[in-house]
Amino acid sequence: MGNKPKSKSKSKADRKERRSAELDEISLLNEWIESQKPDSGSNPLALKPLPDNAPVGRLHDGSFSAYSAATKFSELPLSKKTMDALKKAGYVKMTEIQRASLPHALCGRDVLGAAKTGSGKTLAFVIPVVEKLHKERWGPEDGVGSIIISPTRELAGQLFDVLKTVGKFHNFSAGLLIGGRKDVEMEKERVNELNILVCTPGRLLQHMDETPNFECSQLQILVLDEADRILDVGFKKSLNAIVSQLPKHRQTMLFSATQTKSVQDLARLSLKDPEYISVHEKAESATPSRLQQTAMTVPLDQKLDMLWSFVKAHLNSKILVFLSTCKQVKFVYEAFKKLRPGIPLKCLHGRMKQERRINIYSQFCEQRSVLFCTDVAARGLDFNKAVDWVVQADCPDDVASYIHRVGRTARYLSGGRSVLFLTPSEMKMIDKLKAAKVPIQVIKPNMKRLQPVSGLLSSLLVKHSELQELAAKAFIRYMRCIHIQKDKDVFEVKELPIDKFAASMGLPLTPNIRFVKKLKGKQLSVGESSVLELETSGGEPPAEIKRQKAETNKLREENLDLPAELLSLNDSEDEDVEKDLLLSKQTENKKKLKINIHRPVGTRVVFDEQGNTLPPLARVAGANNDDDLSLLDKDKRNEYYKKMREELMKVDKVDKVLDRQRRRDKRIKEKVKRKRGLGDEEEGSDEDLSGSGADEGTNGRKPKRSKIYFNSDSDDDGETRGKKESAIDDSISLAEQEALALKLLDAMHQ
Ligand SMILES: Nc1ncnc2c1ncn2[C@@H]1O[C@H](COP(=O)(O)OP(=O)(O)OP(=O)(O)O)[C@@H](O)[C@H]1O
Repeated sequence: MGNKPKSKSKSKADRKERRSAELDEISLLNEWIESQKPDSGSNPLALKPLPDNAPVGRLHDGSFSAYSAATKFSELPLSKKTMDALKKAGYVKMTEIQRASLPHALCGRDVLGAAKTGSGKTLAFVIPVVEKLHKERWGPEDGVGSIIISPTRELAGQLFDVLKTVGKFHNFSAGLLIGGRKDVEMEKERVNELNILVCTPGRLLQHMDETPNFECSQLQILVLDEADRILDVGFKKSLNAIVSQLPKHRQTMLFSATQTKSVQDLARLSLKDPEYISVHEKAESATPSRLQQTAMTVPLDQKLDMLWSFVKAHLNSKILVFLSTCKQVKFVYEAFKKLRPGIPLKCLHGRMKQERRINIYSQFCEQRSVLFCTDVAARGLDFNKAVDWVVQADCPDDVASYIHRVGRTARYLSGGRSVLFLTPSEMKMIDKLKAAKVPIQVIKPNMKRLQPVSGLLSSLLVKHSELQELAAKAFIRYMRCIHIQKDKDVFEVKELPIDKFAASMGLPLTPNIRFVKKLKGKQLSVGESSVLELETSGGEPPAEIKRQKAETNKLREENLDLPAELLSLNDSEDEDVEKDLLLSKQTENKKKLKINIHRPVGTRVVFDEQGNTLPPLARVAGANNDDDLSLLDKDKRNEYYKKMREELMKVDKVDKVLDRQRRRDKRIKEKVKRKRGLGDEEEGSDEDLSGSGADEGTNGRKPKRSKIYFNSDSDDDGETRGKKESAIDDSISLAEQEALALKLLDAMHQ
């Protein structure tokens, strides 16, 4: 007790000493920064790097070292707290974008930074944010000093983590403000105490509109990560509303791998003589050099076969698969999960609850698995353990989108591979990519190794009625997505094999879609006039609204936090799909002979009353109900599926016996091989593949090696050849599965 006053005064003295040391440090840093400022417009990368062990900071003669030529963080005028945090996190040498932009940013200049994906842009803006507030001695009572805006919630979360790392020894308060969180009321109470906000535009605007006394008038730094995305049309209104509430006198930094140079955009942000820092502008490629990029032509109706084959061939990889809509992600994920490829599957899209999204994101960071996603995962995300493959199963909207998607692999110093599936009509994308310095190699897939999955999907859709609806919605959304794409050189609904595509998804009939019907009509009467014109003349919303709506749809797919007025534009999206589903029930009266060549091998071709060939399930539906459309009438459809399920159960019993026999034979074969000492390279039993969550290495055996069918796949080395051959067993089992599915279908037709 007696010591208490003493220790109190000691700690007070300590604090005073610390404060004075901090003030000394700040004044030294300011002096250093001011005296060695790089010239405006200069490129620090052009300077000769400081020699190793050169003195740093104040030199003997009272001058300061030239931090513009720094190559290590320790050579920069940074506070000890920041330096310690960087050291603790293992950051020593700077990347090019950090070397080029930090000297300008640290002396308070506006910066437009562009550098390839995975090149370390985050530290290039987080360090100046922390340093600026530190030098201003920002405290809780000063309110919001910095705002970092990200287009997606996941990316905002990741930026927040980097901020926590760099600010570890500082005393600022920081908050992550993103949509989808329930604790908005709690946020409202505390937001005014936060010094640094990491947020998505929608949530920030919500606080600006709804939170009493929300104040940004003292803002020192504004950062837009993925700036081109935030500045584009989808965010235009919200960003304008945000910027109008911020003080003009501030430092602004914009970063992206695909930077905007639009004067208009920059004017909106009131940038002052910004430093345009584009470290890779003269590089041979716009993408990381360690990234191997391939593309292949895949007819739309074989896309799922190809994707399935790819997944089956890379069971030991971490794969990110991009699809263009939430509905497709849901469908492909649910369907493939039921088919049990032998690797954990996950999905991520904007319609998922926030907690689930966070869980999936962190699981994918840790685990070898396949993540099916929309462009919600295209930008900025740095998945902890390297992603081996980025598969773009659907063509990206544009070159920028391509660059961001493939940028999820080959980050920092690691390598990675990507493959882009293009339908024959989308092949013009290759020229656009090449023109933008994307070194992509077009390869031919080995079609012999293609594992068809459409037959299996047909039978899945019979067994699981919810999948039928999902497939139909996915189909409709995909068509709409292509329809509203801006780039008509690449995306053209008219060029797509619509019926075959529907059949490839296992759909018994092609759902009718209003605009496709119109397009068909137009093809007959109007010729090649613009799609939007046609839509407008058909009494639909004018082109500008459609474009906005399209952009909003896209953002919703990415689950960006949109303000209410934008969301209202899009509220009808599900309704539209429902309407299209309803329309599917209406008969097309045109008596045109259409041969549906996409049918499982070995099934008879049967025509409906309009002369269309029908996939087997539709035919069964017709046979059962004397009406092709009965399949799309809800009650009749349920009744039909009930009947089919009963049929399936009967056939299943027979199949199970056959399957058990086959597995037993296989086990015996393996046992014999092992006994002969040849068993080492054998793949696991079918049980190893028995679930989408199946783990590798069970039974203490080596994990099953992937089967390679892509020419470019350098997994295909000598070492794996023996293992590849062992994977033939697997294709046999798939062929058998396919045969079983066909048998089922046949049984139903009888
Ligand atoms: N100086 C550095 N030393 C070591 N690792 C670094 C350094 N800078 C960044 N990294 C690491 O590099 C990876 C990519 O960094 P970051 O996410 O900032 O890239 P990016 O340029 O923002 O990519 P994208 O354009 O995709 O958003 C991260 O894992 C990060 O920790």
